[in-house]
Amino acid sequence: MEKNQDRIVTVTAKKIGINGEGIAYLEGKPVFVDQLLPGETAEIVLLDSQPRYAKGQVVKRLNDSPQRVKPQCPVQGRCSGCPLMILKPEAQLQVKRELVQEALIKYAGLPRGKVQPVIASPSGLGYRNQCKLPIREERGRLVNGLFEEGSNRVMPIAHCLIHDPDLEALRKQILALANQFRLKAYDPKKGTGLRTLVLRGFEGQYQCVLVSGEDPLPKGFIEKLKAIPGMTCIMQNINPDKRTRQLFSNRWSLLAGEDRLPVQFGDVRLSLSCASFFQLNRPQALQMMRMAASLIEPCDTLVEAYSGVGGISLMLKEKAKTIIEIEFVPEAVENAKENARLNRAENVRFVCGDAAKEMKKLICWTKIDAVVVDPPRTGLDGAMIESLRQCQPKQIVYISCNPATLGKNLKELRDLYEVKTVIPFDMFPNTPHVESVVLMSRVEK
Ligand SMILES: C[S@@+](CC[C@H](N)C(=O)[O-])C[C@H]1O[C@@H](n2cnc3c(N)ncnc32)[C@H](O)[C@@H]1O
Repeated sequence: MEKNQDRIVTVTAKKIGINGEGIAYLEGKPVFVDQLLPGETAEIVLLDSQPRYAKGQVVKRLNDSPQRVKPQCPVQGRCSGCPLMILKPEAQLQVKRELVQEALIKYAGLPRGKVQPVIASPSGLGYRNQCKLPIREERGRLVNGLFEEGSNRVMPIAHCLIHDPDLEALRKQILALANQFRLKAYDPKKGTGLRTLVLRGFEGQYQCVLVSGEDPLPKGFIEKLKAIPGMTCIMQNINPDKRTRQLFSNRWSLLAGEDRLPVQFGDVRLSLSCASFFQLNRPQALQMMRMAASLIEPCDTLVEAYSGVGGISLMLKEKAKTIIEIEFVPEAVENAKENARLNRAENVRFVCGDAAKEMKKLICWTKIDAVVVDPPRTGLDGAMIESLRQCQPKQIVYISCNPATLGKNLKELRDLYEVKTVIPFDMFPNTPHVESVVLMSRVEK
């Protein structure tokens, strides 16, 4: 512990960091302060002082940024969900552009001007089509909510403004039923009880996954859930392992309905299983996918890696003679096959497996002209970069949800690819998250 621990100091935030916190400097060392905006000065208490950074908490804010607004949510600041809700929407877009610019300068040496202004989300609230909230017991009743800032305590959420309002109403209804049936919250020692409630819905049709321990769920409770209008599927995912950080285990049990949720995605019809990924902000994802598809030039063979249920491929099915999708969740691959049938895409092929391993095999037998990648936050691994370096498609469109891993990957491909443009999308208003679509063209030597 450093001697200035517990000391009150006065600092001014200079910018916003990747977790939405204000960053001030104290004798050259960055100090991360939640709820402090650039230009705001505050007396803070130093909570944690490490050799390379410190964390502080506002004791008294001495001025307000002109960009500050009153948050619409009463628990903003205590719940970890929406740290940017105290910023005007236009200022949020500016912050996100800077976060992308800074990461790409830092990791890839990319000029600031390559990053376009952030494309705003059609809606700032009520955009989330999925709720995924841990369940806890509080004074004998089940509650669900988000983790408190910097801890694994759950902050119960009475009403979340980010969820689609119908989904939010359903969440409360299911929680009330669970309490009526006196269900118990997950007990890590026994490996029993309800762990997480996962709901997803579009146009009045819903999928419900009850992530739980080993114990069966009462029949009466399931009957009540079945009676909720629009409930297409009730699934139990048995995930008793206290050490796991995975939301779902591979133990699924269909309790009612069918594991298929229909979704209209622009002109594309999709079907989703509970285990399949789908974008959380559908209207904004549609803008983003359309942009990604528009950047691809007509070609013979295109690979979409990390393809989920295949939405992007279906949008660009006219652009390539053959499209090969690679995805490692088997349910998502089954959905992708069905989705290709639903949308009469006869030129799409499917590979179920790790994207890097399957790409390595593909490049041995086919010439690939264009690749679309949409990896998880960890970005592309070394093996995937190696395959891209070997096959050298003319175009790569990289959809990224993490500017830091994007920057690192761009650096690894820098000698072979020129970054033509970076277009950020605000997929999650009020949070610090930002997605980017990057067009890369092979450098012709
Ligand atoms: C960010 S999502 C994108 C999905 C799809 N492009 C979409 O927009 O719906 C990433 C997808 O990659 C899949 N995935 C993650 N790691 C993978 C890997 N190593 N190999 C293949 N697929 C992977 C996930 O299951 C998920 O469907």
